[in-house]
Formats: sequence, C-alpha cells, structure tokens
Amino acid sequence: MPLVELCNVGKSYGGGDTRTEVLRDIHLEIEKGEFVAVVGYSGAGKTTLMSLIAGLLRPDTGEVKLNGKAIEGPGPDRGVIFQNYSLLPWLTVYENVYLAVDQIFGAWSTEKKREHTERYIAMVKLTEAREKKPAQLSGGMRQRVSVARALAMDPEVLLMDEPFGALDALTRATLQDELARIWRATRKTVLLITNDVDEGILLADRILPLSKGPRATLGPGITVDLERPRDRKALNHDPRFKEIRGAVIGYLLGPGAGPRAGESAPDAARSAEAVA
Ligand SMILES: Nc1ncnc2c1ncn2[C@@H]1O[C@H](COP(=O)(O)OP(=O)(O)OP(=O)(O)O)[C@@H](O)[C@H]1O
Repeated sequence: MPLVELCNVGKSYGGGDTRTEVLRDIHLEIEKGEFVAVVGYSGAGKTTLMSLIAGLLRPDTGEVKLNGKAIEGPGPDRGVIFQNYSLLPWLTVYENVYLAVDQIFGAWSTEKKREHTERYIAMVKLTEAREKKPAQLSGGMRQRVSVARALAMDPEVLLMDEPFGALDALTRATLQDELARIWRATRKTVLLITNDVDEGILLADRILPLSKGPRATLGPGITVDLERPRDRKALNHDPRFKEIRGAVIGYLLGPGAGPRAGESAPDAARSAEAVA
C-alpha cells in the first residue's frame, strides 16, 4: 500500500461564472521512503496539491489518503514546510523546535525532549545560532529551522512547498545539498514541490511534471536513476541527467502542457525556451 495516495482528485475555486477548475484527474502514489518531486508552472496548482495532502483543503472529487485512510485534516503525521518559513518570531531557534517537539512528544521527559531538539538543530547546523530569534537569522537559516522543526516532529511524510524559492541561488544550492544529506541519513518520505527542474532532479527519486493550469494534471512519472550522492557540478555533464531533464522539460513544453497566459514556466523550461 502506498504511503500517500491521490486517486482521481479534482479541485476548483469559486463558484458560478468565477469557478476555476485548478486540478483535475490527479493520480499520485508515493511509497514509504521515496523522494518525489512535483515540478510545474507557477500558478498551475502546486500549492493547492500540497494543501490537499496537508489536509488544509478538501478535494471536490476523488480521494486523498495516507496509509490507506482518507485525510480529514492536518495532522502530525505530515510535516509541512512552506516557502515563507512560518516560524514564531518571539521564540528562539531552540524554542521554535522545542515547542513542536513538546506538542508531539509531550509525554517524554524534559531531558529527552531537550536532547531530541538539540539533535535536529545540529542536523541543520544551527547549534551556534540556537538562541537567536527569526529576525536575527538569514532566510537560509530560517528555512533550516523550518526543516529541523518539521523533521523533529518525526512525521511520516515531509511536504515541502517551494521551500527554497525565496532564497538566493547560492544559499539555495547549499540547502539543497543539506536536504540531500539529511534525506540519505533519515530516508524520510518526501514530497517536494518546485518550479526548478534541476532541483527536482538533484534531489528526487521520481519527477512528476504538473501540466499548465487551469485543469492541471500530473504527467507520467520520470525515474531519476542517478547514483547518490549526486554532485551538482558533475551532473551538468552527465548524459543521463540531460536525458531526464529533456524528458521533464519536453513534457512541460509539449502540446497540452505548456504555459497559458498569466503563468510563468518552470526555471529550466524558461531557459530551454530561450535557447530554442
Ligand atoms: N483560495 C483561492 N481562491 C481562488 N483562487 C485560488 C485560491 N487559491 C489559489 N487560487 C488560484 O488557483 C490557481 C493555482 O494556485 P496555486 O497557489 O495552487 O498555484 P501554484 O502552482 O502553487 O503557484 P505558485 O508557484 O505561484 O505558488 C491560481 O490560478 C490561483 O490564483
């Protein structure tokens, strides 16, 4: 049984003349321990898809399941990381993570909760910044806190919605490498939503392209059979990497999947268009 399963899912916003069908016929299965990336156009419905799995939205049609059971709302079995950090500004790095640990593992001894908190802060290399408040941190550091907090809650699946989208290119690359390292160490099930094709290929086992909206749907899964750990510099010269990139971009730019007015293309597709 897949850990996460979406079957024939559809979602619209609004009603009457203003009704927009954002997602249609979404089928998705994620196995335990798998790292899946959904890559798609801005405005196509990526956040809507994530919110359905997070339990923040209900589908109009179809079913969204975790471990075979319909998702009724948000829960600690799904750790969600959004683009805009969502940390509590009046708490330190340590307190932000500890609060989440305490909510989930309230029955543990204080000592055990402290150790657990410290371990995840160390995992994202923030031990030295543990007493700082979010306003004193860079965007990359804030997002590391979000990752530590989500992982410390030990969810069954980590849902990441454009987690590095607000970061500069160098910080983004560093955090991608850190996420890859953490994933290798934890083998946590991850669903990453991104508009960056290369990010998806660098990190995931499988890429699912999301076609243009409205009525966006997932294209055929593309397996990323590149050895790990993956070296971003070496990948640029790897023929298999280029093949996978070509397949994803080919689908996204192909008939029926390209951008419509008001939407922007995923990063690599945009540069592929410029070259073409
Ligand atoms: N609450 C809402 N009410 C009405 N329309 C909405 C609502 N939320 C999203 N939409 C519309 O649904 C479409 C998909 O939005 P969504 O945020 O899921 O896209 P996205 O792919 O995550 O975009 P981005 O990459 O820009 O964040 C957009 O056209 C958006 O304007």
